Amino acid sequence: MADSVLIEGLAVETVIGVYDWEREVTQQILVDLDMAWDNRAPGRSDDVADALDYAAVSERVTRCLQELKPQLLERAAEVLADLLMKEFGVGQLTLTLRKPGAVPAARSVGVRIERGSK
Ligand SMILES: Nc1nc2c(c(=O)[nH]1)N=C([C@H](O)[C@@H](O)CO)CN2
Repeated sequence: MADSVLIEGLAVETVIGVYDWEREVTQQILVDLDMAWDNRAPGRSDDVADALDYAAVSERVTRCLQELKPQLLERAAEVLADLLMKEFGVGQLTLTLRKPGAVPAARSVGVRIERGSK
C-alpha cells in the first residue's frame, strides 16, 4: 500500500535556534510531510472522518512548533514525528523541515527524517 497524505511548504513562525539572538526573534520553518495512510476508506465514504485530515494535522504541527521553541531542527522533527504517530495514528512518515533564512548563501537548509514502518 503506497497511499499518502501530503502537506507541502507549511510555513510556521516560531522561536528556533541555538544562538542567543535566535531566542529573541521568530523565524520561519517550512514543513513538508508525506504520511502513509490508506485512502481507500475515505475514497469510498467521502467522509473526512475516515481521512487523515491535513487541515487538522497542519494546525497541530503549527501549535506544537510554536509551543516547543526548539533549538535544533532535529529536535523539532523528532517531537513532530512522535506526535503524528501517537495522536493521529500515522504509521510511517517522511518529514522535512527547512529554515530558509538560516544560511544567507543557501536557498534553504534543513533536515529530513523517516520514522515508522508501513
Ligand atoms: N543540523 C543543524 N545545524 C544547525 C542548526 C540546526 O537546527 N540543525 N541550527 C543552527 C542555528 O540555529 C542556525 O540556524 C543559525 O543560523 C546552526 N546549525
